[in-house]
Amino acid sequence: MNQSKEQRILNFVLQNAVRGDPCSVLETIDKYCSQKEWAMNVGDEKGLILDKTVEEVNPSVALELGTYCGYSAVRIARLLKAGAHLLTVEFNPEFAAIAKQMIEFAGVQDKVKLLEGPSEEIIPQLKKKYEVDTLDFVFLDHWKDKYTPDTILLQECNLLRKGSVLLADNIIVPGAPEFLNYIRNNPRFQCTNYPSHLEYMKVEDAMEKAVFLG
Ligand SMILES: COCc1ccccc1-c1cc(O)c2[nH]cnc(=O)c2c1
Ligand SMILES: [Mg+2]
Repeated sequence: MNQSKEQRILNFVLQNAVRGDPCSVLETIDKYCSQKEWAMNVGDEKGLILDKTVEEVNPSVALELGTYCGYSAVRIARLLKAGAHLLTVEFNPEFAAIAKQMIEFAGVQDKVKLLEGPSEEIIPQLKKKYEVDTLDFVFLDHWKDKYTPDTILLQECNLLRKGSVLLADNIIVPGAPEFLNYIRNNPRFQCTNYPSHLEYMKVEDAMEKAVFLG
């Protein structure tokens, strides 16, 4: 059975990156996906926006929706302080299996909990099953038409507190117009747009930051 692109990316990391070195894993994925096969990692340009936001928030508890191969989970986890952790949600079992190995190879597994399943099922379980009080940071990078319902669900489950920061990928490509309309017209969020480019391409994209005002 021939390999998936995601398996090829993982194999390239296992053979070329330095075990236990998150930066080496990120560089190696970016090298493969810019030179050999494009893949939907947040990438190194938008990754810098993600880094700056994570450093600014310095979250104790972070949530990622859309793990894929684990690139942004490694990117976020490498910046977390001692005792802080990232919960990352992936509904595709093949992607989750790749991400698990990627996260372990990078050596950040103690900071990351990978939850497999649909976000709409997992979000309501975060408080009781995963012992979350509130979320300091949320990275939205899954299906664009789930950004709005999941943001509403986070509020309904009382998972956001005054100052919680949401950061959404792919605001232009593939685009999340309905989410933009929702979040920018919602008085409970303060929004900031960060123009950038689609990972590994000269195509325009953007990220949107939304601070929950409580
Ligand atoms: C499967 O489409 C791949 C694709 C094709 C063309 C343009 C953009 C994208 C794209 C880029 C991303 O960063 C993404 N991030 C998260 N979930 C996505 O579905 C996603 C899609
Ligand atoms: Mg994305």
